Amino acid sequence: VALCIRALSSPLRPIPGPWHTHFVNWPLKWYTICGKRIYFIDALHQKYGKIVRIAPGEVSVATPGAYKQIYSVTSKFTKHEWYQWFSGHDVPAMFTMTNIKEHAARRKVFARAFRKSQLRANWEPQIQKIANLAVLRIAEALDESGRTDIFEWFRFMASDSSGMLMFGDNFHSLETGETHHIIKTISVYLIGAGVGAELSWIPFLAKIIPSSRLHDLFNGWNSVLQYANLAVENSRGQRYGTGKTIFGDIIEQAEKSDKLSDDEIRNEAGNFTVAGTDTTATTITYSIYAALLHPDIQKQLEAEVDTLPDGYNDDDVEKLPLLNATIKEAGRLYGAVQGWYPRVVPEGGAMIEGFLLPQGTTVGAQGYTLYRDPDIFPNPNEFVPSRWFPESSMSAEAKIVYNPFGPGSRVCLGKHLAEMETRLAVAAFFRKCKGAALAPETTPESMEFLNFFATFPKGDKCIIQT
Ligand code: HEM
Repeated sequence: VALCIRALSSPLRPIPGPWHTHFVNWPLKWYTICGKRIYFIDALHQKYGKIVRIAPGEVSVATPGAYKQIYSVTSKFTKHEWYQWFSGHDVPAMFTMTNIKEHAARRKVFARAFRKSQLRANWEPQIQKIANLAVLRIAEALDESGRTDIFEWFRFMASDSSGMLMFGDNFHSLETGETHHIIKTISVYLIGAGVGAELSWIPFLAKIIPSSRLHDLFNGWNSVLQYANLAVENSRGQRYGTGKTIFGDIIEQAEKSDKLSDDEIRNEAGNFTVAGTDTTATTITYSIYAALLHPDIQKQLEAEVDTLPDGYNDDDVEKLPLLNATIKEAGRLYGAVQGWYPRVVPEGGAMIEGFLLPQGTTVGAQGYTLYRDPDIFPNPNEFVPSRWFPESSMSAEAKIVYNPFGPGSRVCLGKHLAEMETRLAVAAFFRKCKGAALAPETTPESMEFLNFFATFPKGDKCIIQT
């Protein structure tokens, strides 16, 4: 009875959606836990239109106008508490902060070190070395056995570079061919965090049931923090002779404004590793996968990267039109984060697409649906890098919604880092692995997405062959 009264009196009742969304959020949670959330929400949009109720208090929108309203730099819509449930710990971090002022202050401390110019000045040679090593290992594996899994190599690459930047300790996975234990811990922990964010009683149960597996799933963050002591030591210069970290640059900035505690450095180092490792590997992998699906584009890319001068750098690569357009187009069709970024309607409510959403409603727009809207991207299911050439005028709507690194004031802090890694890795690949092809088992089905906030290939690999 209570459910019916709540359903009938809800101000969200007029919003189109399936009957169950008036009553329960289980279907949404089920698809979320199964890694199919983007598909579930997309199917609802195809059936019910551009604004759809996906659960009793949650609404998804799919128009550029609504997108702008929710996510613009000046928007008052705040990040949803989900980010804190997901992180599962109390130390505030930039990714999880919901308070606009608190976030702006933290962002200011970090912004400088992650600018493109700073990254180029301080880190470019090391990053390029790691990218080249990844491609060398791929080429060696192709020579030796005629086939290899590029997703695994690019995971090693992205984790080696996270290790170097965040902890001052290159994980050397590209050399050993082994996943570093902290990356393994993070992978397990992320599964638990995703489940825990949806079903908060499961981590609670895990606390009272003695099982080391459950412990790793739901308390793995403590091991990450322990390891992250290294980030603090290296950043504060206590281990001379070992690595500098990106936090060294940041602390200098922080001393002038809002000081960073050791806890905060530990936490951010862990968070940046979570945010930047698999996402970067996925982005590089799909960029190459998409090109290999189109041998004509592959050939043109191979010719284009041959025009790079000896000893080329990131700036040279950034000037290659097709390579950069290919990465952008792969970001549209296969981006590493295609789900929505949940936000909360601010005080006073908001009128969205003709419906009044009361304050506190959870709302968002997902890239997966917007990027496949033929009114925004003509022939949306076709892989057409040339749509990104400067001369082909992209519509204003497309410019609003295309944000593979997130929107507005919450745009990815690591965007320039990830872009640099992607450019350098993709360029090196097409220079060194000419004529590579997808292996027969690498199919559109095996490369379908599993979506747990970030997206990954369902088959967890991308095998290529000579
Ligand atoms: C290709 C790789 C990457 C992709 C696709 C990606 C994507 C995103 C997206 C979509 C968001 C916005 C999430 C939201 O608003 O809910 C975000 C935020 C963030 N990302 Fe990334 N990211 C990548 C790499 C990295 C790297 C390498 C780092 C390392 C520092 C990083 C750190 C962060 C942080 C700290 C935030 C939160 C920013 C804030 O709230 O101010 N990301 N990322």
